[in-house]
Amino acid sequence: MQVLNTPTQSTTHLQTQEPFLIFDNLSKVYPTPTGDFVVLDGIDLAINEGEFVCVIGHSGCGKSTLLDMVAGFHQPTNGEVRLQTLPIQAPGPDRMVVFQNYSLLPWLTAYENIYLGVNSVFPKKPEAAKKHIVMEHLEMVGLADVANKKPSALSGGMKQRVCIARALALRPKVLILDEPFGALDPITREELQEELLTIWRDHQITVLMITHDIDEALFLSDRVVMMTNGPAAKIGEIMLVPFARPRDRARMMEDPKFYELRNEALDFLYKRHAHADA
Ligand SMILES: Nc1ncnc2c1ncn2[C@@H]1O[C@H](COP(=O)(O)OP(=O)(O)OP(=O)(O)O)[C@@H](O)[C@H]1O
Repeated sequence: MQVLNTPTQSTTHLQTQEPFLIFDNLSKVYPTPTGDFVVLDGIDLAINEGEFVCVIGHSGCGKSTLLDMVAGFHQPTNGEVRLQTLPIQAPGPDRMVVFQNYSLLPWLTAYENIYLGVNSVFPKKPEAAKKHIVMEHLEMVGLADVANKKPSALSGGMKQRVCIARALALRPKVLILDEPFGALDPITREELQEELLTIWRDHQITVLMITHDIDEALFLSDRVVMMTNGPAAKIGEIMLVPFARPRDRARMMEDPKFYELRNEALDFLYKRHAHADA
């Protein structure tokens, strides 16, 4: 395992060319009735364009807060997040988020849920072009045949596919996934992991994903960012995931390196940074 983000390394990055997405000395404090609550403290991280990064850490350490600042839902208390050198100050279609709980509008069909975003981001496109974008993305997730169904008629996996299609239809630079497969059964979850990797490869998109599943993080990502416990959580370590792509799950699980990395992550979470409740 390599520990990155030493002052020397981040200084070297900044002196050459600024990486795609930068967390620069980021802190987040929430005011509460009993005083300030420091969630994150001094986060430095540089992410390259096209990288797939997973974030793991115990519940409540601040993973969603961290990604919410990339989405622009919250502003840092100190420091900043920069995308292509520009500070992130608000939500925008260049950073799309997929949540665990599907977040589709229940009174609209799968098609209409995707169309809503496409129409609001590309209002001047001809109608035929907008329809083409929607159908292209429904086809990408294998759901063209249920375009006219409402979320209540779709399985959990199908709903999450629609959410991924909806996010990608806006051609974001960064796809933010907050435990996207957490509510799915293990087989559907593995299917969607495979589909996500194909989409990531085909779209060459930068992905930031929160997961509680170490195996999932190792299968999907280039690097796993491991957070310390809060309050005032930091990045504890960053694990480089060396498996060749395209990844074959069965072959990866036969590799002793997989178990070595898995044990290192478990050791980080359950020994060196054990949660009080764990
Ligand atoms: N608006 C807020 N005001 C005050 N405290 C907040 C607010 N939002 C989040 N918190 C607190 O910040 C901490 C981090 O929350 P966050 O949701 O980022 O953690 P997490 O690591 O994503 O948790 P989980 O894995 O359970 O989703 C928690 O203690 C939470 O209660």
